Amino acid sequence: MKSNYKHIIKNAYKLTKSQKDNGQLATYIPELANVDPSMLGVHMTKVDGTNFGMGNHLDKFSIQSIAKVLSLTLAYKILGEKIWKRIDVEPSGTKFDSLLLLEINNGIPRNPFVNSGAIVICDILITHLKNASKEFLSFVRDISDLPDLTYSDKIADSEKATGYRNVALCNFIKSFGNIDNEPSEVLDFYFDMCSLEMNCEQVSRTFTFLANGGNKISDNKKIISNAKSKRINALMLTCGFYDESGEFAFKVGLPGKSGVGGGIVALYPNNYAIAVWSPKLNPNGNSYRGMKLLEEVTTHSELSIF
Ligand SMILES: NC(=O)CC[C@H](N)C(=O)O
Repeated sequence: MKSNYKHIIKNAYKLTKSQKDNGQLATYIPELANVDPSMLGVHMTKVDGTNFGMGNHLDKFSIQSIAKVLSLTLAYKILGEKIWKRIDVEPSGTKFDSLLLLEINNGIPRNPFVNSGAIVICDILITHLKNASKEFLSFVRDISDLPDLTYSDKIADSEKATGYRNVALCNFIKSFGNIDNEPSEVLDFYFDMCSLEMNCEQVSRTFTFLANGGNKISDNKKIISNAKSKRINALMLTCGFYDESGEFAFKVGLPGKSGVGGGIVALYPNNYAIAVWSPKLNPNGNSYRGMKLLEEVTTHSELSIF
């Protein structure tokens, strides 16, 4: 790294904090509208375990779609390459909850990170596990070294009460035969998955396995093969930010994933994972200040995958 990473994070945080936040809170999930919009946190964890954070990096937030990377990891581990018969690996160029391309593509979602793709992943997990909700939670508890992690009923119930688009997506995909289980069961699990809460320190540590060839850094346990880890990284780079994936690659230059809770995780293979949180979103549903902060970090560290 060009200069000390703590110094780079400190400067990126200070600069971002001093600038105007032009984002908007996600209000379509009522519970997310209750979050303090001034929050800003960042935490980097390197694969050697050293780490550093600033601001509200120890305050928990709803990780939302960031969890889609973890559900994909579990489903990919179970099903292997057969998984790509049910979900494509192409950027969508549309919003995260769009129904548009499903009609043209006969119910095959463009990628596992748009809502439609993540809903199909939930269906796959329900089919292959005895209790998908419980087993996914233990999987995440293991990767994150957070044995007490639980779903947030408050957030899951709030999203369930207003999740009309996701209900539409699941039913629409089922009409093409690409959902095997009952839509209500699939959606319950999907809303649970999106309701996980972590802070920036925990998110950055959790995602180091993808910067470490699929191995957990605390005990070197293999979570997923190196080849699969590489492909998940490729999907994060090309599809992790919906209609703004190109922009994120252009400005930040790292694989990453955002969530409507205002969190973003990004990683630099063989080096570090970094998580940022700032709740107000840009029109593409990605954290306004989170994107800016990460751009600062990669610009000043002069490290990106390109
Ligand atoms: N981009 C997101 O974080 C979207 C996740 C949210 N739970 C939804 O389904 O709408």
